[in-house]
Amino acid sequence: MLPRRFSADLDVRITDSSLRDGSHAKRHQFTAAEVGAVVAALDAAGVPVIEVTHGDGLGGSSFTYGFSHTPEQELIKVAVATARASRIAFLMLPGVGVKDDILAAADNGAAVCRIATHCTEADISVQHFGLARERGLETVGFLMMAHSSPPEALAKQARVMADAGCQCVYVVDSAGALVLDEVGDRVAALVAELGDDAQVGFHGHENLGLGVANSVLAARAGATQIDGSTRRFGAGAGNTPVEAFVGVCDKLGIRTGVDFFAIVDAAEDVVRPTMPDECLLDRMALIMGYAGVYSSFLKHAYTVAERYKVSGAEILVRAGQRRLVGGQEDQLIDIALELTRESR
Ligand SMILES: C[C@H](O)CC(=O)C(=O)O
Ligand SMILES: [Mn+2]
Repeated sequence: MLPRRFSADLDVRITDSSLRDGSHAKRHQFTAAEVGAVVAALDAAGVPVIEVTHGDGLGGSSFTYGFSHTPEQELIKVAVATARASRIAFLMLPGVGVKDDILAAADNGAAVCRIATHCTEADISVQHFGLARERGLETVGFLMMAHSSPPEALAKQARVMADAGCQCVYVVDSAGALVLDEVGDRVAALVAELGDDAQVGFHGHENLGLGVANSVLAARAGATQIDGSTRRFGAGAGNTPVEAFVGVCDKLGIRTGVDFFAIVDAAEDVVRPTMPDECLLDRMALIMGYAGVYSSFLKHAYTVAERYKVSGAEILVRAGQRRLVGGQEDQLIDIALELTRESR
């Protein structure tokens, strides 16, 4: 079991996801040199955990999600070899990746295994948590699209993960759709359910501009692990910006252990040059937050809209109405065909 808090001088532990959620924004084209540079800068700034994987997790490199420039296990090796103090994490979605992918990541030196399921499907993660714990990995569970489940239902799913060996269950706001107390209520429900059995975490997106505020409310409700991405480098409008969150935490007296000035420099001088574009709070991203659409759909929606000459914004609105979940990227094509038929 992990302690409820990490140490006497840390209130929340930050995991930086720019080298995993940022992979969506970069269409999975990270090079080994970029990963080495970013890990070195984040490690030097005191970021305790750095996540490195294809955007859709181990095994994500495919026609469905987009092929990686460099195999993710190579990127994990580079990250492990570069980090002095940071622990290297990886993500896997059962069915996209398989158990052998977890073993390979462990052999390559990764320390934290994060298993993600849709927020009503925690039971498909049971064997993966078991394997990860047997292998001596720290475990984290992601309940994705958490806006679509009420707090009590989410807490029951968190219990399934914790009983399977998950040491920290995250409320994952994949769509950036949760607003303030909706985060606090969900985190509080998980804290009440899990007690000392597991920690609770929060993973935010910026689609309604609330990443930092939502993360502070999560911490106040008892979350002890918080995700972000330096320079917001992530899916949709990006993730909670680590550097802003660290600055706000400093002012609120929430201890993260990350050096504010060092992470600000890393954001500007090291992470920004690896980004194809800034992650923007533009029309498409705002609609994702408003309509409750999985942030990873953004680039797919652009591609489909361009190919079928239909409105990307309309695709996203309908994706929200259909309550699509991760893995249903191909339904964006179905929506585009529906829009084409309607316009005839
Ligand atoms: C596979 C997804 O990109 C996981 C994630 O970061 C989210 O749901 O948000
Ligand atoms: Mn995310």
